[in-house]
Amino acid sequence: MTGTQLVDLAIIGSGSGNSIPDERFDDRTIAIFEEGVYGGTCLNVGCIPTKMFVYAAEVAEMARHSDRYGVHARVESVDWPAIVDRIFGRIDPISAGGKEYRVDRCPNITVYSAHVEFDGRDDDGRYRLVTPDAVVLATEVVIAAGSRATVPPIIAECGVRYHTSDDVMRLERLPERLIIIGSGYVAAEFAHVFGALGTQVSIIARGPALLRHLDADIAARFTEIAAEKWDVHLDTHVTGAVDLPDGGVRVSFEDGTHVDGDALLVATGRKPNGDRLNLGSVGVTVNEHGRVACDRHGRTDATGVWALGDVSSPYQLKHVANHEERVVQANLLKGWDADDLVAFDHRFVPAAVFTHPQIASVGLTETRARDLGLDITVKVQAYGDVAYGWAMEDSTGFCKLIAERGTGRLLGCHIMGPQAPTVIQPVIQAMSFGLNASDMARGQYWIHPAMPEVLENALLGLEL
Ligand SMILES: Cc1cc2nc3c(=O)[nH]c(=O)nc-3n(C[C@H](O)[C@H](O)[C@H](O)COP(=O)(O)OP(=O)(O)OC[C@H]3O[C@@H](n4cnc5c(N)ncnc54)[C@H](O)[C@@H]3O)c2cc1C
Ligand SMILES: NC(=O)c1ccc[n+]([C@@H]2O[C@H](COP(=O)([O-])OP(=O)(O)OC[C@H]3O[C@@H](n4cnc5c(N)ncnc54)[C@H](O)[C@@H]3O)[C@@H](O)[C@H]2O)c1
Repeated sequence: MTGTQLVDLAIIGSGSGNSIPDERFDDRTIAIFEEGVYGGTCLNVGCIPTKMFVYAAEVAEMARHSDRYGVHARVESVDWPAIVDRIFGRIDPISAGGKEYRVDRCPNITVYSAHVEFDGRDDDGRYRLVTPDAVVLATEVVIAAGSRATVPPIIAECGVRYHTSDDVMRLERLPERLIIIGSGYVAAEFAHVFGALGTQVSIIARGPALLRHLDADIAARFTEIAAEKWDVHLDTHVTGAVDLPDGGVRVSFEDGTHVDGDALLVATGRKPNGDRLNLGSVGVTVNEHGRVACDRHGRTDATGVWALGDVSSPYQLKHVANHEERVVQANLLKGWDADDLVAFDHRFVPAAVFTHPQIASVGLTETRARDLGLDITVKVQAYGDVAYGWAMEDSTGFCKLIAERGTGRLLGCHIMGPQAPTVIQPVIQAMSFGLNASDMARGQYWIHPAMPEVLENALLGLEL
């Protein structure tokens, strides 16, 4: 669409932002701007495809280790193009269908498939939003522009061929050797995916452990396990990278050594997209972390401009972006100045790393709880000490619970082991609804001999 359009509401970003307009918004004219693939990060290049790859990796991992159960299975071969086709053959039509729905079946909505930026306000106070072909004047705006992968200048500027999570899932061939720079979520998940499918993985961490943002016991155990199967370089600083004549890539380190691979994945964090919106022209501020500043209702400094998700949130997680979208959606319906606005609930935000073993956490780490001066009790319960852990021959998994001594208030839970993101859910529920450790342990049945018994035993083991 070209020319100038007047709308009640403009939404920048078709990830979580796309969920805002439902039938309650049918009487409002709406513009949705999307410069990339419709549906945003989670659907197209994030949570959903990665977990579909992770599942294939789990199947391979299970077959490879089946001997321990007396079942002699083998991974004969991995058909990478078939895996890619299965995943994107499912996802791409969902993205296309989502866009088609908005374009063809929502008469009050116009989709602009272009980059948009603010360009001040008009004389009536409406926000001017400009794309290369169109100008939209909006009474209210939701900034749901997400974040993008960052690449350190040493790699971005050296001319080497590299991948990010945006394109590594669409490689034509499974690389024999993959170098990953970074040691956070993306690095741990792709190391698992590629490693389990047969790639030799080198992982380059600038710090002394992988997944350092997690509880120290989890990070330490995970780093040990990782070093047994991947080529792990800790405390290692990259000084450069070059393409090799054989089509490979070489990454060099400060100590004069290097590692060679067939492909390079850069997984060094994501940056909020607020810096590409000319926010200064409308008085929306960005905080010291580069996030669009907003209050707990999602209101930015500019009246009528709201923000949600990765662009403004302290958490770059889809369940948080979805929650914030529901809050902003409710508040849009109530009105900017309503005295009953809904607030974001960031009290107990859980997270999971779908690597191997799986990891999940909620609440405080032990270090943080001690730093806060809380009187805590900690119980570490091994998966291998409960019946389902025996069944699985698990020897590395554990559940670590942190509670307040005296009250039994649950402060944190950190689990590494099979189905950790599922096993942890009752703790998220207990913390969210204020259930203490003793009531949680004995106020309900725990199915025997199911995996959550690891949690039950951890609760019972706390010295309250
Ligand atoms: C590899 C990977 C795996 C992940 N796995 C998980 C997981 O398992 N669980 C989990 O909870 N989270 C996961 N995440 C994080 C999750 O994907 C994000 O937190 C979530 O998608 C953010 O949603 P959003 O709506 O804020 O932004 P997005 O979904 O990124 O949507 C923002 C959209 O805005 C568009 N846009 C930006 N600027 C402009 C502009 N100026 N003009 C027009 N359009 C614009 C972008 O193209 C984008 O489509 C993962 C992320 C990655 C990268
Ligand atoms: N399962 C999930 O929920 C999931 C999965 C993938 C991604 N995500 C989200 O996406 C975000 C981005 O993931 P990510 O792994 O890219 O980021 P991250 O913040 O988890 O990890 C970044 C890693 O890069 C390292 N690093 C940063 N700058 C570097 C530099 N200049 N040189 C070398 N190393 C450097 C950091 O030390 C860290 O190890 C995460 O914060 C997470 O919220 C979530």
